Amino acid sequence: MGEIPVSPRTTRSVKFAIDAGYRLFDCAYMYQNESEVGDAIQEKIKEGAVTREDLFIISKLWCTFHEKSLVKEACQNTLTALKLDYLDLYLIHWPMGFKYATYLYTIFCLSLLSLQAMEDLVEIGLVKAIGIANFNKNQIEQLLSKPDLKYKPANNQIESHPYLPQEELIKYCQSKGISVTAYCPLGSPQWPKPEDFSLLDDPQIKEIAAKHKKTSAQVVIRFQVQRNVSVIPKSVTPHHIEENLKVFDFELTEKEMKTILSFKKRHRISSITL
Ligand SMILES: NC(=O)C1=CN([C@@H]2O[C@H](COP(=O)(O)OP(=O)(O)OC[C@H]3O[C@@H](n4cnc5c(N)ncnc54)[C@H](OP(=O)(O)O)[C@@H]3O)[C@@H](O)[C@H]2O)C=CC1
Ligand SMILES: O=C1CO[C@H](CO)[C@@H](O)[C@@H]1O
Repeated sequence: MGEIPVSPRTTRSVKFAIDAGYRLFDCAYMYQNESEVGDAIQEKIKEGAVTREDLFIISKLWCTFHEKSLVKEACQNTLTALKLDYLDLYLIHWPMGFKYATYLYTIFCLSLLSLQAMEDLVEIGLVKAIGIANFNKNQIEQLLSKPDLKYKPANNQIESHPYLPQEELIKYCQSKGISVTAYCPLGSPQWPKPEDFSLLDDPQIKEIAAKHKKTSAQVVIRFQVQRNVSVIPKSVTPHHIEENLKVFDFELTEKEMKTILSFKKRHRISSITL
């Protein structure tokens, strides 16, 4: 099977993924496709393939909506686009807020303005849990030490793959009871990178994959699963969607995990978490 055609591609990919067994979908206002994701979810619920409760839907508050007064409407707009009445997890997409509607006044400083308004979303039932994305240790510490904190973030979504293992930050989050999700887990092959940064072509990953009769993608996904990190590979290609879910029938050895954690290459694709 080739790539799904572009126009209704998001809807068709999500429908295909639900049929293949995926239950968690990572969305964001910033991705500008929540309406298409919502169409797919609605169709599958109507069809009886899944119930709302079977699904775990994540979305994210974009940086232009950090102001307390904007948070509820931003969440409601996302819910309308997704055609849902609640989110399972709503993340602050980045730690810094942008001043609305102008690049000139982008504010690059830690913004915790939205936190209380996010907590209110839990109280009124629009979201089941709140979390963060792209927060580093220092930023999390500031957040956790807020005297009026009502809900600890449930999850920190950060860039992580074998060229950016984030061991320290993951251990820190887990020690505070904050689960971690790895984004760009395949090294985001669609983005231009230096020549020797093709994670899926890494000879050591390929060697491990061959031993298990698996693909490089399956090895780097399994690597996260085995260290209790949830993982959100993106795909619109049916055979990739199926392949990426087949990671529960093999186990990487301790030595293989160590090898993957010992790569000297470092590459940050999206995040600026330090
Ligand atoms: N919180 C944040 O700030 C961020 C969150 N994210 C989230 O993380 C998700 C994943 O990150 P993303 O940047 O897309 O990077 P990924 O590492 O998931 O890579 C996606 C790319 O890998 C290809 N691919 C998928 N499966 C395979 C496979 N089995 N073999 C070979 N290639 C494959 C896809 O192509 P194809 O579609 O053709 O399969 C696509 O080009 C995003 O969709 C988003 O939800 C991402 C960036 C930042
Ligand atoms: O979620 C996201 C998707 O990708 C973008 C480009 O890398 C990121 O900036 C953003 O955080």
